[in-house]
Amino acid sequence: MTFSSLPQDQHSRAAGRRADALMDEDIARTALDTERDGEQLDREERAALRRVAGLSTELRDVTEVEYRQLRLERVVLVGVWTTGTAEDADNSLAELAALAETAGAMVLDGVIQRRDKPDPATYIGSGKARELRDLVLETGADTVVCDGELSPGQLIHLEDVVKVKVVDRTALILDIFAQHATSREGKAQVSLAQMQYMLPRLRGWGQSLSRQMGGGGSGSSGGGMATRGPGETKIETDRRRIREKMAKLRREIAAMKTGRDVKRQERRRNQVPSVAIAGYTNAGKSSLLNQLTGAGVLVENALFATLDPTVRRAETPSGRVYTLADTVGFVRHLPHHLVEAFRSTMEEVGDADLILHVVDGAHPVPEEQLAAVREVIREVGAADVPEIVVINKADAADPLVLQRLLRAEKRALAVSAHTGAGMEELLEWIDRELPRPDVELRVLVPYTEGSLVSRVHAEGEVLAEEHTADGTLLTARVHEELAADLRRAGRETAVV
Ligand SMILES: Nc1nc2c(ncn2[C@@H]2O[C@H](COP(=O)(O)OP(=O)(O)OP(=O)(O)O)[C@@H](O)[C@H]2O)c(=O)[nH]1
Ligand SMILES: [Mg+2]
Repeated sequence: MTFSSLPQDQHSRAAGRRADALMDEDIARTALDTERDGEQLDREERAALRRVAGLSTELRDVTEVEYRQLRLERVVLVGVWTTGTAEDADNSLAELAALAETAGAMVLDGVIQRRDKPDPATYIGSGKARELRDLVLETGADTVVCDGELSPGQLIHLEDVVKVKVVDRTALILDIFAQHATSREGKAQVSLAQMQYMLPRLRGWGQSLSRQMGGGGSGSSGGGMATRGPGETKIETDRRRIREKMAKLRREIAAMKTGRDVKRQERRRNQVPSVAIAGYTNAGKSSLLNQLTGAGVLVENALFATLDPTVRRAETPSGRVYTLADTVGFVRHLPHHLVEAFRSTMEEVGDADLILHVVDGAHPVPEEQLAAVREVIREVGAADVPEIVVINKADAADPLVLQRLLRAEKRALAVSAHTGAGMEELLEWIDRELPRPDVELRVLVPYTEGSLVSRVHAEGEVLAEEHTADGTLLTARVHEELAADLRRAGRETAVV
C-alpha cells in the first residue's frame, strides 16, 4: 500500500518535548469533555478500548510467506463507535480490515473506542491514543488506519502520539481506487479526487513541519503555528501547481465524458434497452455479468476490483437485445470526492431502464448494504428506475438470511453467480421488466433489405416470421424509428 500523499518521515521527526506538551494539553481538555458528555455512555465501555476479535490477517501458514512479502504495511485499525450496536461497530471495523487488506496491508489488530463523537484533536481520546501507542509497539505496526475521515489536525496530533503514520478511511479508499483504475478516464477521476483530498492537508503538513522546527528550536509550545518561512512559500507553490493540474484534469475528464455520452446517446437512439448492475463492493456484480453474458470481466475477492464500467451486449431468452453494464461497487461513507468524481460512471445507473441490485446474501447483514447502495442510487437521481434485487452467493448464504431478505424485498430473487442457480429465472425477469417497443406492425420486407430483418431481430421483438415469394413477412414490435424504416422499405399490411 502506498500512501504517497503522506510524508513518511513526519512522525519520526516529531520533537519529543513538543509532543509531550501537546499531550498534556489534550489530557486537560479531554477531562473537561468527559464531564460534559459522560452521562449517556457507560463508564466501563468508555474506559476500555474494545478489541475486535478475528481481524488479524497475520500469517497462519508458512506457505503464505511469499504472498505476504508483497505487503509492505503492518497496520492497526482504530474506530470510534458513536451510534448503533456493538455488532454494527464490529462490522464497520471488519469492513475497514477488508479495505486495508485490499490495499495490500496486513492487519495486526483492531480496537474500538466508544465515544459520543470523535475527539476533535486526536480522533480517539488522548489517553486511548497512548494505549494505542502501546498496541502499536506491541504488534510492531507501522501504520494506524482510522475508520473515518480525519481532519488534517487530527491526523497530525494522533501521529504525534502514536509515532507512526496515521491514515484515514478516505485515504485508504483513494489508494485502492488509484491501484485499481485502468482506463484513462478512471485514472483521471481518481487523480482528481486524490488532489482534492490532498489540497487542504498540504497546509496541515506545512504547519506540522514548521511547528516541529519551531518546537525544536524555541522551546515548548505554540511558537511555530504562524511561522511564515520558506516552507510556507513552498506550500503555496505546491498548492498552485495542484490547482492547475486539477483544472487540467477536469477539462480532460469533461472531454472524455462527452465521448461516453455520445456512445450512450447512440444506444438510446437505437433504443437498445439498458440494464445496470449495481451493488455493494464485492457483492458479485462482475461475476453476475460474466454468468449472464460470458464476458471475461475481472472477478476478485477484493473490494473495488471493478473501477471502470464495462458494457456488454446481452440477449433475453426471447431474443431481445439489451446492454448490461457493470458498475463501480458502492461502500458506506464513500468519500465525498469520489462520489463526485464517479458521478459520471454512476450516471450509467441513472440512465438505465432497469437496475439489477446485487447484494451479497452471505454477508451477515445484507440489509445494511442494500440501504447504503439505495442512498447512492437516490443521490444520482436513479430512484425511479425499476429495480430487481438479486441476492447473490445463495450457495454460501445462511438460508434464514435469504428467507428474511426474500420476505422483506418485493422484487427479489436468490441466485448464485458461482453455481449458476437462479440464472434462468433472472433472465426471464429481465425479459419481463425491460421496456417493450411501442409499435406493433406487420410488414413484407423484400429480400434485398435483409439487414432490416436483422435489425428487427436485434432491436425489436419478432412475433411471427414467414418467408414468402416476395420477401420476409414479419409481425413484430419495434421502436418508432425502426418502424419508419420498415414502412419506407417494405409494404405494411394490417395486423391480423
Ligand atoms: N460463494 C460465492 N461467491 C461468489 C459468488 N459470486 C461471486 N462470488 C465471489 O465474490 C467475490 C467478489 O466477486 P466480484 O464479481 O468481483 O464482485 P464485484 O461486486 O464485482 O466486486 P467489486 O468490483 O470489487 O465491487 C469473488 O471472490 C467471487 O468469486 C457466488 O455466487 N457464490
Ligand atoms: Mg466487479
